[in-house]
Amino acid sequence: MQPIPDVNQRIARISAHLHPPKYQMEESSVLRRANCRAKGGAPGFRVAILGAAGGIGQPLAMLMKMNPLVSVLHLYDVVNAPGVTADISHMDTGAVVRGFLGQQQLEAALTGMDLVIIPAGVPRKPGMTRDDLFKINAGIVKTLCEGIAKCCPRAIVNLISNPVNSTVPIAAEVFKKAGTYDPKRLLGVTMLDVVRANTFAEVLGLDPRDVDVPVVGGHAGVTILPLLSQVKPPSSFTQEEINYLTDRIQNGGTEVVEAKAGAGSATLSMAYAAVKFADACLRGLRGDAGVVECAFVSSQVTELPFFATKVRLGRNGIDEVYSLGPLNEYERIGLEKAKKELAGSIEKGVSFIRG
Ligand SMILES: NC(=O)C1=CN([C@@H]2O[C@H](COP(=O)(O)OP(=O)(O)OC[C@H]3O[C@@H](n4cnc5c(N)ncnc54)[C@H](O)[C@@H]3O)[C@@H](O)[C@H]2O)C=CC1
Ligand SMILES: O=C([O-])CC(=O)C(=O)O
Repeated sequence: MQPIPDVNQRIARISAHLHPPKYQMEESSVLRRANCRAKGGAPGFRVAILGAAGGIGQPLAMLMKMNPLVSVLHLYDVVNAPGVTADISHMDTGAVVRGFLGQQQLEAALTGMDLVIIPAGVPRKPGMTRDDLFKINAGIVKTLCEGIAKCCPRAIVNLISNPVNSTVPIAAEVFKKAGTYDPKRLLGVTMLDVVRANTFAEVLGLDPRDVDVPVVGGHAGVTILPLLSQVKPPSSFTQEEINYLTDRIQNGGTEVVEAKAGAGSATLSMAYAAVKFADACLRGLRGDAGVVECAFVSSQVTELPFFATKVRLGRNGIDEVYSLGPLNEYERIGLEKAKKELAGSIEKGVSFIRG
């Protein structure tokens, strides 16, 4: 026979389940249970997603909840974070999920994080360029990065919000202003360009799982520069194939924007790419050797202050930024075009903060 106090406690617990308190982001029974488990000190990394209720944010949150390297997952948005958090928290994987809604909860969302992934901001509609998003997204990225500088200045930042060619310089300037800038820890996510390049190579009879196309430069139009001469396994292409692949990789984003016809841009393939990239960052943090991916980072590879190339990821973020390697004539011409456009986009981001 159970002593009476235990019975009362069990009744109270069952009653709390049947009549849960009105959902509040930090007060619900769900979040309290999560807090208890997190205090157990489960090994793994603490990851925040800013913009977690969006088209990218939701599948990204789901996939990060499935990642065994993640012990705590913070989901922040200015809308709908409670619903997404409740939903994701029912997945029977290891990571503890907590939700945070609105600016007043940004600091709580960021405190103690090892990795912050940012897909917050508006997406394109048909007819727009990524640069058309600058007006709205620049301010969003600025605010979020000010929060990071204050609450988790040592976190690795994966910046997805467009235009990446400008938002990464914005983030760098915000961190410089706050005195927390570490170029090794700020990475613009260009992984989707690599994922697309590997996929589109299947038209040439290659299995995407076996292909590795380095994509360098930046993340918009001609700044997206696939280096097909360096594809692995080594393959030779006709000029017609090179033209087709380069054009399709550079315009992959627009292809999705037009197909979605006003309902946004790539979300599912982007979430896949973001998780592939975040997982690489976490494996680097764990100390795995030889983790190499392309990203838009602070760089001395060209005369520009930021450039996307392969980088080696380690315990402190970027351990090494790789050079471009040998380029053919077609790629050299592409590089000059890419640098010209990139210079303007980088400058636009820098002056947004410096004024
Ligand atoms: N780097 C890349 O390869 C790619 C980048 N993108 C970019 O990712 C961004 C997000 O795209 P989607 O998820 O499709 O857009 P979405 O509109 O579906 O979601 C964006 C989310 O950000 C949230 N948000 C807005 N302001 C915020 C703030 N101040 N703090 C926190 N959250 C905020 C919104 O509430 C929304 O839930 C866009 O800028 C898009 O261009 C999209 C695809 C690929
Ligand atoms: O095209 C867009 O606007 C979204 C994006 O960056 C991509 O899909 O590569």
